[in-house]
Amino acid sequence: MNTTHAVDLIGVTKHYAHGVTALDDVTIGFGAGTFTAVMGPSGSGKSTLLQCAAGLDRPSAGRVVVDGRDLAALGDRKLTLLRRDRIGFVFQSFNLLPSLTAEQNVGLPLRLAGRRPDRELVRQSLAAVGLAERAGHRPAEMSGGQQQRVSIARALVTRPAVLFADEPTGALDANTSRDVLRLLRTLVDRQAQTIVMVTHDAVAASYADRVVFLADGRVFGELHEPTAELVATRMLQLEASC
Ligand SMILES: Nc1ncnc2c1ncn2[C@@H]1O[C@H](COP(=O)(O)OP(=O)(O)OP(=O)(O)O)[C@@H](O)[C@H]1O
Repeated sequence: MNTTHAVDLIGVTKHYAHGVTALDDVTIGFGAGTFTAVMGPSGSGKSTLLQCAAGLDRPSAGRVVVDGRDLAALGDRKLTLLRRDRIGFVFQSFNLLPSLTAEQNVGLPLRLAGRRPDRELVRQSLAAVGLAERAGHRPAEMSGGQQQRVSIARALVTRPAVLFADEPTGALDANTSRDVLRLLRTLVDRQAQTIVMVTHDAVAASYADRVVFLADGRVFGELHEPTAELVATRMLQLEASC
């Protein structure tokens, strides 16, 4: 475990029913203030890694440490609180509540925590994703990219130690994806946000500082300062060897 890591997985194994081993003794750390992409063939364990790292699923063996806290040592209630306050998650689907405005959607995690949403904090979160002018708009009045940016603002409103993103650009066209990826990059560069993103897209991965490759539930190397070409080549090699 490294104290400059926002997240550490130590010997994490995850078995599912019917003899499936989704993660097989994975040890990996995610440095604070860095942007990591996780790639690998379909079924290699990427989403499982994210779910275990975010405390949404418990590993069968091994340890997960987030923001200095060992998740295994936390009971369900404390784990829920840690997830709510220190961990952000965005998915391919934006999961916004259609009847609420952008501002109300972003304030939701604070409301769920029993706090009155601090308007200034909510506005800062919307401004950080470039949507200060859209605070009063409902999801149906926004593009897919804007909706994803609202969901990122919502994930960041509690100032989490780490933002996990599972295919955040999977439902977006190439131009809109680029805007969202640039936003993620900016959050790392300007606010030292830690981001861990699962993606199938070599271009998306090239926005990260580092790409970690998974195959059959194991780590199969990594790339630093990746280019889309290098990532695509490594993925082809990985798929050919599987
Ligand atoms: N809830 C579950 N129950 C049983 N098996 C599961 C469950 N979730 C995932 N698996 C299996 O675990 C393995 C890893 O799945 P996971 O979704 O983590 O892979 P992935 O790399 O994210 O795949 P994809 O790129 O297709 O989304 C797969 O064999 C999958 O079928």
